Amino acid sequence: MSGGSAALQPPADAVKPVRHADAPAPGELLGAHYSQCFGCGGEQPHGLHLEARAGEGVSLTAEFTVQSAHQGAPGLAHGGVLTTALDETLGSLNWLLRTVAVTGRLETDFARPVPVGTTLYLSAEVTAVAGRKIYSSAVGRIDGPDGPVAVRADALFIEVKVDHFIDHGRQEEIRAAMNDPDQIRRARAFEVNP
Ligand SMILES: CCCCCCCC/C=C\CCCCCCCC(=O)SCCNC(=O)CCNC(=O)[C@H](O)C(C)(C)COP(=O)(O)OP(=O)(O)OC[C@H]1O[C@@H](n2cnc3c(N)ncnc32)[C@H](O)[C@@H]1OP(=O)(O)O
Repeated sequence: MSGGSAALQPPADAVKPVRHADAPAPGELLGAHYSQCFGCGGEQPHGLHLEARAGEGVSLTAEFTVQSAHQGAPGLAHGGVLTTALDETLGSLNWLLRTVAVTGRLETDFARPVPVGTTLYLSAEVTAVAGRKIYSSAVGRIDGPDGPVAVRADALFIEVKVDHFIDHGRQEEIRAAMNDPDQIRRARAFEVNP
């Protein structure tokens, strides 16, 4: 934990997260929740192509290699891109809860510069749940999974219904997603008792 703001401290009635019985087994790759996602989509040429793998409990690991398209300063990753990698990693935890949720708040600490070509080794866990509020933390290390911490984040995700996307997303993409059986299957994998 990085000692985030009061909004990221779980309330007194928060409970420990419960891994869903149908969550992917530890070690299993989670795959993309949407093929066009900037964070994880395989068909998104400009994206991060982040790959997350289920861990024990409600935790996971993920890897992302910084490309030249991700620069802020010459030869260094843009901070917003690193925050996106953390957001995607934290969002992937919802596969393990089988809950659909969106980021409400995300706070990032940048501890070390991350050069282009570096693989960021991320790990994340849900720390507490209070009603629709899901509290989680992540760190990103360089020079290997046990290397020094370059970035860390604390987040609050809020559970939503699939209707959140249908109501707010651009019609063109929503229609395409609803006509894609593979996308429907992936959306259901997030939901309890689909
Ligand atoms: C078949 C077709 C469809 C396909 C479906 C595909 C399924 C794919 C599956 C999964 C996709 C996941 C995608 C992951 C991508 C990576 C993660 C992202 O980047 S997500 C994008 C960025 N985030 C947003 O765009 C949220 C924008 N914000 C909102 O929509 C609303 O503000 C929302 C839903 C977050 C909350 O709105 P409210 O009206 O539902 O609920 P209220 O009452 O405001 O909040 C509930 C509780 O949360 C607290 N809360 C809300 N926001 C907070 C904040 N920023 N800080 C602190 N607390 C907050 C509130 O104080 C309240 O707490 P109290 O219950 O009263 O204790």
